[in-house]
Amino acid sequence: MLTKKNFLNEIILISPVVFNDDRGFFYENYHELKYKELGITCTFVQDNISRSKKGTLRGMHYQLNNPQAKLITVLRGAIFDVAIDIRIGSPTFGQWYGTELNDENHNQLFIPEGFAHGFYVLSDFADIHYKCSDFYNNKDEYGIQWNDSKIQINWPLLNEPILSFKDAENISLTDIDNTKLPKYSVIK
Ligand SMILES: Cc1cn([C@H]2C[C@H](O)[C@@H](COP(=O)(O)OP(=O)(O)O[C@H]3O[C@@H](C)C(=O)[C@@H](O)[C@H]3O)O2)c(=O)[nH]c1=O
Repeated sequence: MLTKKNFLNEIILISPVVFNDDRGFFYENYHELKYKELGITCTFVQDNISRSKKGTLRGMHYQLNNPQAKLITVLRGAIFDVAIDIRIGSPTFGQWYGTELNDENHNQLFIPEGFAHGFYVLSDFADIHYKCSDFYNNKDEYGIQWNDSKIQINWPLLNEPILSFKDAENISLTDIDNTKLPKYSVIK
């Protein structure tokens, strides 16, 4: 059976039903009706795939005016996937949840709108697929420092992470202008 667990109330960890046989495996990584029953009611409009090498950290990203809920799946490899609640006024503001997603447990993470998202690559390479509930808009993207000292994400680091130039410039949640953060009352 398709199973789920909730974290910070709205983050959903999904364990799909995996059919293994002599050829390999099969699973449904999204099914509108079944995922609606799990509480994933948004409409996905964009799918993305990225490949990253070991020790890469991408994050912590969000869009403000075009917020994206995301459904994360690891096609190949292993990552530590993290979401932070950055909705001003939320009872869990500033709290994070992280878990390992890999190509053996096939777990998926659903991250609602209003959360910042990022991941760290544990395997030699990791191929990630994620569905998004709104389109990418490069004028609306923001980032929070991966190692924000107030948030204290417990990354299972193997090295000093490999970051994009953009992510190396991200600032802490405390230093971000409040007008650049989503509001719990609007998202809810
Ligand atoms: C995210 C994205 C990027 N791009 C382009 C912009 C840029 O030239 C190139 C690489 O972009 P980035 O460096 O922003 O890619 P990346 O650091 O992988 O960004 C992603 O990180 C993870 C953690 C998320 O949660 C995603 O929503 C997204 O923000 O791809 C698109 O064309 N469409 C997209 O949807």
